[in-house]
Amino acid sequence: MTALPDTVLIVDFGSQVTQLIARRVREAGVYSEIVPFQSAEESFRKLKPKAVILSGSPASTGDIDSPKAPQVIFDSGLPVLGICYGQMTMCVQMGGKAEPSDHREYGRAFLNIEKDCALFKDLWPAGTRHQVWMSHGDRVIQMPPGFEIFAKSPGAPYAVFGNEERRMYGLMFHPEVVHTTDGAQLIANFVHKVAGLKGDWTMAAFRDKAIAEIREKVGDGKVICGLSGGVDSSVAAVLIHEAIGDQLTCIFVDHGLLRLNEAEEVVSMFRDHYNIPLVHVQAEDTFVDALEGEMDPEVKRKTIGRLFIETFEAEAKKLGGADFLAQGTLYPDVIESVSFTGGPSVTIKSHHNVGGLPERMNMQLVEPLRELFKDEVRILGKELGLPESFVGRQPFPGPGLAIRCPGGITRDKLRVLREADAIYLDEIRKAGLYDAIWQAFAVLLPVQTVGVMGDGRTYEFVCALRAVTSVDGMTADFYHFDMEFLGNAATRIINEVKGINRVVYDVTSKPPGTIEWE
Ligand SMILES: Nc1ncnc2c1ncn2[C@@H]1O[C@H](COP(=O)(O)OP(=O)(O)OP(=O)(O)O)[C@@H](O)[C@H]1O
Ligand SMILES: O=c1[nH]c(=O)c2[nH+]cn([C@@H]3O[C@H](COP(=O)(O)O)[C@@H](O)[C@H]3O)c2[nH]1
Ligand SMILES: NC(=O)CC[C@H](N)C(=O)O
Ligand SMILES: [Mg+2]
Repeated sequence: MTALPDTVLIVDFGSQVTQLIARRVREAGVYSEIVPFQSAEESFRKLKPKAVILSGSPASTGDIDSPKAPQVIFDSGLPVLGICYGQMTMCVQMGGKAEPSDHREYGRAFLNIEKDCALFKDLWPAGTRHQVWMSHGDRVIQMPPGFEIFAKSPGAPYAVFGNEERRMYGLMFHPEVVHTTDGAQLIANFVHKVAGLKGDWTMAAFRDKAIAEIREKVGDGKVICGLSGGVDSSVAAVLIHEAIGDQLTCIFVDHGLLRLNEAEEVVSMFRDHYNIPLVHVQAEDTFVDALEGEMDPEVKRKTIGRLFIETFEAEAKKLGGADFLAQGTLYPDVIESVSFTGGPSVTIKSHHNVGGLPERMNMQLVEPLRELFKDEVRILGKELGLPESFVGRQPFPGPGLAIRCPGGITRDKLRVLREADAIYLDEIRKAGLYDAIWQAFAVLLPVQTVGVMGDGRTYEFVCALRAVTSVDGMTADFYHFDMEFLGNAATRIINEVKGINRVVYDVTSKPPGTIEWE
C-alpha cells in the first residue's frame, strides 16, 4: 500500500463551482478531495490533509444553522484558504464579524493590492490592480484578532485578509473561475508557496489510484461497462480492464438514436484496438417505441436512463450475472443532474447516466471518472495509450438524437436528422475544423416552413445547426464559422435531405443556453 499523497481537503458548502477549486489544485500538481461540510471533521482525521480550502455557498453566515467548518481545522495549525462564504465563516468562527450588505457585487471587480504576502508572492505585488470575479451579497465587517488586510476592492474593504503567521487567508472573490485573471496561479501559490506542497501529483498518479480503487471495490466480482465508443466510456473501459482484466465485459447499446453508420464504426474501431469482450445489443424497437410521441425533455431523458439500465440488466443476466455496472460518467454530468456532495445546488437536466437512473438497480455503479472534466479525461486516455481516434472524438450524449429532435420523435424524423447531421459533420471535417470545435451537430426542429424548390411549393422541416467551443462543457461559446461555410452546408443539406427545406444557425452561448437543445 503506497503512502497517501500530499492532500488538500476542500470543504464544500454547496457552491456551484466547488469542483473547479479541486481542478485548479490538480492543475497545480497536488491531490485534493472535496468533502461535504457535514462530514468534514471525519474526513479531516482520515485523510490527514496538508492544507484546507473552504468553498463558497448559497448560505449566509447570519442564517440560523449556517454551515460551519469543523473547529479542528482552525486549531490544527494547517494553512487555510477561505473563498467567499469560506472567508466569511472563517472570519466569524475566529471571532470576527460578517453581515448582509446593501452593496451586492456580482461579476467583474477590480482588486487593489495593499500589502505583500506569501499568497501573492511573485504574482501580485503591492500597488498593482487585478480583475477578479465576485459573487456575494454578504461581507466581512470586522476581522478576527491577529488578521490584516492585503487587498481591497471598491465594494469589498476586506477583499483579501489573512494572518501570515498562521498561514490563513480569506478571499471575497473566486480565484477558481477563469474570469479571475491569474486565479489559477493564486491557488497554485497557496498550495506551493503558502502550504509548501511539492506538486508531484499527475494523471499517472490518478490512474494508479483509480486502478487501486477499482480493484478494492470490485474484488473478484463481475463488471459490465456501458460502452458508447465516446471518449469517456472508452477511457473508463480501458482503465477498468487494466485493473481487473477479464472480469470486465463491455456492452454497446444501439438504441436507434445513434448517428449515421455509428454502430458499425464503434464496434469495429473497438474490436480492432482492444481485446476486451464486447456485446453489441440491437435495441432500436425498445427505445424508439417507448419514446414515440413523448414531448417532455425530462421524461425523454428519464425513459432513456431507465431503458439503458433494463438493457444492461438483461445482458448481464445472459452473461450469468454481473455485480457492477461501469459508466464513463464525468463531473459535468453529475453537477447538472444532482448535487456533487449532497449540497444544495440545482438540477439543470437529468443526464441519462446520473439523474435519469431508476431508483432501484440490481448492480452497483463503478464510475472512475466521476470527478474529472473532459479535457482531463483526454489526458488520462493518452496516459493509457488510447489512439487519437478515441481521445479526439467530439462528445455525443447518451440519449443521442432523441434530445436533438425537440418534441416527439418518429423513425422518419430520426432518418432526416441523421442524414442532415452526417452532411454537416462531413463539411466540418473537409474544412479541417473538427478538432477546433468542441461539438457540432444538427437539430431537427418541430416546425415546418414554406419553400419553393424546382418551381414547386414545399412544406418541410427546419434544421438548426449548432457548433460550440468549450474547455470543459460547463460553459461554451457558439463557433464563429464564416458565412460561406454555413451557406455551403445549408445548400447541401437542403438539396440532399428529403424533408428539410430551411437551415438556421444557433448563435447562443452557454449560459444562457445549454449545448444540447433538450
Ligand atoms: N449507446 C451506449 N451504449 C452503452 N453505454 C452508453 C451508450 N451511450 C452512453 N453510454 C454510457 O453512458 C455514459 C455517459 O455517456 P456520455 O455520452 O457522457 O459519455 P461517452 O459517450 O462515453 O463520451 P462522450 O461524452 O465523448 O460522448 C457513457 O460513458 C457510457 O457508459
Ligand atoms: O452523458 C451524457 N448524458 C446526457 O444525458 C447528456 N446530456 C448532455 N450531454 C453532454 O454534456 C455536455 C453538456 O451538455 P449541455 O450543455 O447540453 O447540458 C455536452 O457535451 C452534451 O452533449 C450528455 N452527456
Ligand atoms: N459565493 C458565495 O460564497 C456567496 C456567499 C453568500 N451566500 C453571499 O451572498 O454573500
Ligand atoms: Mg457519448
